[in-house]
Amino acid sequence: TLLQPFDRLYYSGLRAYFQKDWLATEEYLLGALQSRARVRGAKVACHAQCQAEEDQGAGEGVPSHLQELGVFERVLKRAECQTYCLRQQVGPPSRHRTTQSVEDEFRRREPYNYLQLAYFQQQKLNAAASAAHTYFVANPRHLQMKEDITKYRKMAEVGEESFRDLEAQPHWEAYDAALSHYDADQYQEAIPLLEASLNESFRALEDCRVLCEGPYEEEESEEEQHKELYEAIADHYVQVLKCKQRCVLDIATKPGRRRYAIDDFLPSHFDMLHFAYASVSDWQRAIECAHTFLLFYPKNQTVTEKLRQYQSAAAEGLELTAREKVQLYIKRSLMEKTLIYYAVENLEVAFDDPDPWTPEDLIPEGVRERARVNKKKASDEDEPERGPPPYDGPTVTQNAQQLNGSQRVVVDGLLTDDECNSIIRLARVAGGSGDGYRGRRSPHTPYENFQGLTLLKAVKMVGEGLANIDDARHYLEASERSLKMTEWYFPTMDTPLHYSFTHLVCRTAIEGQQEGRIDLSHPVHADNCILDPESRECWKEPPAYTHRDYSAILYLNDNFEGGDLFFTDMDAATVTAQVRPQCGRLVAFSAGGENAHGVRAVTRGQRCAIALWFTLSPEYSEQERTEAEEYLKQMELSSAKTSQVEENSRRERGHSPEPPGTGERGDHQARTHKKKASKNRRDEL
Ligand SMILES: O=C(O)CCC(=O)C(=O)O
Ligand SMILES: [Fe+2]
Repeated sequence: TLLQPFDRLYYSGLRAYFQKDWLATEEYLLGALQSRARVRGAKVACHAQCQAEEDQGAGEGVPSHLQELGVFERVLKRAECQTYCLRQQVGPPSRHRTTQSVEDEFRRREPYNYLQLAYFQQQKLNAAASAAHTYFVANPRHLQMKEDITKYRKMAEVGEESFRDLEAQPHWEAYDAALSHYDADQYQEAIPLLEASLNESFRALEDCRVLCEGPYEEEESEEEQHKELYEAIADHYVQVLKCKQRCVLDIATKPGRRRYAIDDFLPSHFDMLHFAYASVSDWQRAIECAHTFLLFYPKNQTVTEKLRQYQSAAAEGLELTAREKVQLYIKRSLMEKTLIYYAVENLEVAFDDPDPWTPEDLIPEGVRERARVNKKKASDEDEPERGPPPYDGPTVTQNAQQLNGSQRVVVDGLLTDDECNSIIRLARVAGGSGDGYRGRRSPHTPYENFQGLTLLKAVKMVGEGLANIDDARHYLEASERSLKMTEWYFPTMDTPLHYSFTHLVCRTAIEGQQEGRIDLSHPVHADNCILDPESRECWKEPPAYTHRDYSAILYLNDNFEGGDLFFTDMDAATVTAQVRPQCGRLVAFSAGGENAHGVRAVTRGQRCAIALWFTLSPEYSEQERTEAEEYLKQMELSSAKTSQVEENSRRERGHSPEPPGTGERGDHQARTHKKKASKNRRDEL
């Protein structure tokens, strides 16, 4: 059994004392004393045990506890040096400590946004243009800034040279120039630029690494304060190491591309370089660069073969090896990774290795195994066991794998054209009075109108004689089919899905305002968490609708331009799949960060769809829906009565009633899945 915490025992003892329960008092207090003694004893014993283990490993010479003093002497002196130096240069270091959010704003170049306006107000137009350009480079989706830049370009007094990036990083300038030559087979020109890019990249990398030695990112938990010496140091140190490793991604990420790093940035330089040098018959350098590339990928066949070719082309007797700088770089990186992986294996640390070239055998077997299991789990999740589909007609046309993600699916054939048209008619009728999105006509983009209609609103309009009852019925049925299909495709361990929100939504391009649009109809987001592309995280916290578990969108038409739905990685930038809307096409997906998505600008016409969110928690089920269903049922009953009366009177007058199964409604029921749908509905009623 676990040792009881001594403070809890102590307070229990005091409570017993005040209740005059003397026996209990005695037991609790003795227990408290023993418990405390045991914890203290364990600490001493563990110290001794770990010390002994360390001594064993240390071998002869200075005992390890004395070595430790030496290590910490270095640490203290280093701390003194750093703080003294910094104090000399910028004053007390604590004065310059900031929060992460300010740091992020600078990273996003927000100050230039304000600077622009300040310059403009003072008629310093060239400076304003530079500030605007600098901001736009890092925020290419910022529409306002784009417009401002267009205005500056039209101003006679603003020269072309003003449109420059004030924060330009040398390695990107060299890299971009290098690539344009390289792609044009201009190797002579590409070589010095690639070398410059490499040098500057290493320089930027070292700068980034130094800044990793910043303050400890606390995890706002009380636990942090209770960490003991070795634990706390290990924690902070591993955090610094991980940050240093991440710098590889940092330098490989262009401004404005957020966390979208160029793959294998440093090694790829050498891949291009050996080829470029060989192209200009500089065999010596070609060999050196091929060797260097092979340091990262020793088993790469193509480059090994190339190396052989270069060697036979080169003069005999050349003793050439890889670049020493890179040898050291790799050595250091692998030593760091070894430590980090030790922490991953033993200290509950998580690590996303930024390098694809890390040798397999450096990663502990347990960690590799865990990665394998997770991968397998992810792929198993895509194909769970599911029962027979709820309807025969609709078919799965794209599964998660085809959509390059997890927990996403496209189903076609959920509605007939007539049904789509009927529901769109409903949306149009409502259009004039349509309830927008939190009451705004254009909540996502100024270039489109956005109309939304809830089920209850639709049914009420029928009641007021403003809309057709069949159209409302189709809306209801369409949403029911969407739920049933989603529930079938994503089995959730016998937990049923509940409607959480249902919205018939049309997005209409505003004519005459579509030229050069670069914004989206709906910005990239996740449905149940707040996406932070910078950190590639999705926070499940308000104001996100955290109870939404699955999302489904049932499309109603395709006669518009733009408006494709697309999925991205958590960076909100890397598009993994794109779906073209069409009548009866359902896209369903889990509502978290794994399914970040957006809608491309609708540049012409009107795009209508039923958006639905489902929840596993009954307490969040949509109350409005029951009300809408009740209301609709009542209206149908009363209209059935009227038609019965009409029929009787017709009969009396000698008309034969229409046979069942004809007319618009009968037509729909010819399709089996619709039959099942209406049967289900009747069962529910
Ligand atoms: O209409 C679409 O395709 C997606 C809409 C959407 O993502 C949303 O409303 O959350
Ligand atoms: Fe969404």
